Amino acid sequence: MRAALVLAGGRSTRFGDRDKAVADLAGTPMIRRVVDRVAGVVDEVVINCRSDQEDAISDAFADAEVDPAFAVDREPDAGPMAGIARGLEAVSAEYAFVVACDMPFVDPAFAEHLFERAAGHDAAVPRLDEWFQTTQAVYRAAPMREACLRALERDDSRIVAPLSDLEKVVLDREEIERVTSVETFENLNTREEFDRAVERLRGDGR
Ligand SMILES: Nc1nc2c(ncn2[C@@H]2O[C@H](COP(=O)(O)OP(=O)(O)OP(=O)(O)O)[C@@H](O)[C@H]2O)c(=O)[nH]1
Ligand SMILES: [Mg+2]
Repeated sequence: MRAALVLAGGRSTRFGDRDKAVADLAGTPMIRRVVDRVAGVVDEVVINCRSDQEDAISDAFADAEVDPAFAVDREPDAGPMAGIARGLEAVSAEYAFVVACDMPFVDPAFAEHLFERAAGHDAAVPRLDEWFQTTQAVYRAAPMREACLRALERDDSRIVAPLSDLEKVVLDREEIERVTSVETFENLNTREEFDRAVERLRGDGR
């Protein structure tokens, strides 16, 4: 069993006054595009967000084949790592592919590869250069959740904090580029980045 956990509990402050999760990306709410891309490689989909986002995000899936479960933050604004911990509570699969709602070019073949690489380990985490791509990685749900809770307990909310507790596989740039292109990690933070992505998607008829 495999899950996708989509992180959407952020405030989109660089984006502007709207929630980027449900912003219209070339005809599809961005989070719906992310879920549609990965749905084929997972058995369940969980979305982590704040309670005030749930209605609008649900609406984005009104006519969808997948019916995502919601894991709503008990305490908002505690950071993406706290969001992962919350989301993993609602995951029943052994492994979860964590992905941010603002990565609309996420490659399902790469998610599949991460699941394969994580098998028998606590995590498979890509690292292009010095930074771990923690918000597009596969984690074994139970140890990752426990590692997140331990980090939060010691007031360390950094997204990399749980990684040191995990027996993980790290994918380097060479391996990543064998399987996919770095476009999979592209995340849309500003309105300008978003508008450029819309043009690209329209240009390719995607
Ligand atoms: N649950 C939860 N998720 C968060 C939080 N902050 C960010 N996220 C999520 O983590 C992912 C990466 O965060 P960012 O790219 O910084 O998104 P953001 O925080 O909404 O945007 P900015 O306000 O511009 O930083 C996104 O999918 C966010 O939805 C938070 O405080 N709580
Ligand atoms: Mg942020």
